[in-house]
Amino acid sequence: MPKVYSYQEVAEHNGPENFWIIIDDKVYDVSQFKDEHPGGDEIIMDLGGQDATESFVDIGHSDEALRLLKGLYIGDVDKTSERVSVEKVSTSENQSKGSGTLVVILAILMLGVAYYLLNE
Ligand code: HEM
Repeated sequence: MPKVYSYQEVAEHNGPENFWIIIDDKVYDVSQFKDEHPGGDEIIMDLGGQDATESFVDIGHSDEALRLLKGLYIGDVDKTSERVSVEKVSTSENQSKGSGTLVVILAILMLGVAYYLLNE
């Protein structure tokens, strides 16, 4: 009997040490494999804890990829469990860093304009 995991359990395996992904309702542990993935580790890490079926199929992975996948299989997903969304911590951190820089640039520009106007 394969082990059955809820979407919640899979979502909890979203790094930094553990990465599981779902493809066709099957759960795969890609923690080690991500470093060897020919398409790069980031693409897999972004999908950590989530259903990656669409992305996996869209790329048109070869039979060799399907063979590799078999070795990473750890169980099935409980399709009756509630689907949960995975927080993308790294992405939101980057976004806030980006907007912080923007605020500083805008503040400097506004000071420049104010200085120019005062000296008119
Ligand atoms: C555990 C699951 C996965 C396995 C075993 C796997 C395996 C492979 C393998 C063997 C290749 C080389 C080309 C081929 O044989 O098809 C490849 C390429 C690639 N994979 Fe994956 N892959 C997995 C998941 C994913 C996911 C979720 C994505 C997300 C979009 C992805 C994106 C890519 C891309 C973009 C390439 C192309 C790299 C290139 O041609 O430069 N893969 N993958």
